[in-house]
Order: sequence, then structure tokens, then C-alpha cells
Amino acid sequence: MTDARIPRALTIAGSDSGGGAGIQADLKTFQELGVYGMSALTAVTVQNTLGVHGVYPLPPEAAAEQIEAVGGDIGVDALKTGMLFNAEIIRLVADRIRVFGWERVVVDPVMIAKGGAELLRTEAVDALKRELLPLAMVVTPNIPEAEVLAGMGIRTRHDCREAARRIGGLGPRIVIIKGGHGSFEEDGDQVVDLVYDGTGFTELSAKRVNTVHTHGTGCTFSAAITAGLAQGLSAFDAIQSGRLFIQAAIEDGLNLGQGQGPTNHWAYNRRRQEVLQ
Ligand SMILES: Nc1ncnc2c1ncn2[C@@H]1O[C@H](COP(=O)(O)OP(=O)(O)O)[C@@H](O)[C@H]1O
Ligand SMILES: Cc1ncc(COP(=O)(O)O)c(N)n1
Repeated sequence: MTDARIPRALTIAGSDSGGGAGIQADLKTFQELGVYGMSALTAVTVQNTLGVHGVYPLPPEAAAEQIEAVGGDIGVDALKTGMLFNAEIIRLVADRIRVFGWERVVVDPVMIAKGGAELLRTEAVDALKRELLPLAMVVTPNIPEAEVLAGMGIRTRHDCREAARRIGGLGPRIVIIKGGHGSFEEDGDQVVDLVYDGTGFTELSAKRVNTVHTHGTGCTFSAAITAGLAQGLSAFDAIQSGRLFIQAAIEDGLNLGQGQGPTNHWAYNRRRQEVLQ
């Protein structure tokens, strides 16, 4: 029998039939990072590299009961939320996080898929802000999501900092505004994720990969952070190691299907093995 104390992580998110985003991306990432993965499904999407072709939300109680089933039996060292779709699901998920007293919580405030499909109802944004963000150790909006949460446009690096401050005011301990959707003038060929911890800012820069195969980048990044938290890393170390994981996954992205392909969840470990050989 292997060590019973393998780190355990839970993803509360939607299913992506194409396997590049959602719970599929999360579970692949947990597995690659040596963490036992569990899922509470909120919705089934009909999805491939060409986009989202259908969304079938589950009854809100289904998510709540899945969380109770794994939380009460197996235990959860860290969790992430992804696609939550509506306010009722958000309320029940937030309630279960409070009841279990979980603190290592990553909220990826998924709103709109890269192809434009709505993964969170507009009227649910308030519930996300009021119910879930106060429970988050780390929240990971992309720039359009940060604009919605902060209630302001982001056109400059200065705007980005102001938005991070406003989102920090909603309760999460750390805000990361991800730079995948565009660079500011001074960023050059770098992609910059802005990290705000309530007092100061850190910019995590990496080379921007020139690719269209970025389906599931946000899911994979937040799952990698969650895996780090499940293993007991500090939030900042988990974010830095998540950044290394996503960079490798994008650099070695998979040209699958006819549209926007997924990232490569093996890339990080394959590179580490190559270094060891
Ligand atoms: N072209 C790229 N090159 C390198 N890193 C990227 C690229 N696109 C996104 N990323 C990284 O992927 C992660 C997810 O960012 P982003 O794509 O903005 O999120 P989302 O999938 O939520 O829209 C961030 O760490 C971001 O810096
Ligand atoms: C079920 C599901 N959840 C999340 C996303 C967001 O994907 P991305 O990380 O590319 O923004 C998605 N396309 N599908």
C-alpha cells in the first residue's frame, strides 16, 4: 500500500468534452503534479477545439452533494472552483466551503469561454463577488474577468493595479490578474501576470508564446496552483510553480482538432525527466 497521506485536491467545475479545459484539464494537472484529484461537476458542456456547442447545467444540489461526499470521506487539502454557471450553484458551493472550513481555496472566476460562450450567467456575478471571493486564498481573473469584478476598464498597467486593489477589497488574500489576453506597451514580448497580496505587487513575467493553442490555459494554471497548495506550498510558491507548469504546457501546446487546441499537460514532467537523464 502506498502512503495514505497523498495530497488531495478537489475541482468544482464544468466538464469539457474536448478534454482541454474544465475538470478534465484540472484532473490531468493534479495527476501530473502528484496530487490525488477529485471532482464535483457543475455542468456538462458540449465542447471541442472549435468552441462550446452546448451547456447543460446540473441541478445545484448535485454539486453540493458531490462536495459533501468527497469532503466527508476522502478529505480535501486544497480546492479550486472553475465554471459555476449560476448564482444558486455559487451559493451552495460557498456554503459547503464554509461548513468544511476549507481555507486553501483557489477561485478561477470563469465567465466567458475563449470562443465567446457564456459559462457564468451575468446575474451570477454578484453572488461570485459576495459569496465566494471572501473565501478565496487566491483568485485568478483574466483581464476581461478582472474588468467585470473590479467594475472598470483595464487599458494600462496602472489600471491593472487599481483593478487588483478593488478585487482584493472583495476579500481574497491574493489576486492574480493574468496577462494572457494582452500585453501593455512596456511588456514587449513578455506575458505578465500581476500578483497583489493586499499590500504589494509582484509581476511574474515569461516569454509570450506565439500560438493559438491556448484552450484551457486558465483552468490548467489555477489547477497547478491548487496542486501546490494541496502539497503544502505557500500561496506564493504555489503560484510560481503553477506559472512554470503552464509555461511548459503552452510552449509544447497540442495541435489537436481544427480550432484552438489544448495545452500539453505532460510537458512539465517530460522536461524534468529530460533534465534528469
Ligand atoms: N501566449 C502565452 N504565452 C505564455 N503564457 C501565456 C500565454 N497565454 C496565456 N498565458 C498564461 O496562461 C495563464 C492563463 O492566462 P489567460 O490565458 O489569460 O487565462 P484564461 O484562460 O483564464 O483566459 C497565465 O499564467 C498566462 O500568463
Ligand atoms: C468547462 C469549461 N470550463 C472553463 C473553460 C474556460 O477555458 P479557458 O481556460 O480556456 O478560459 C472552458 N472553456 N470550459
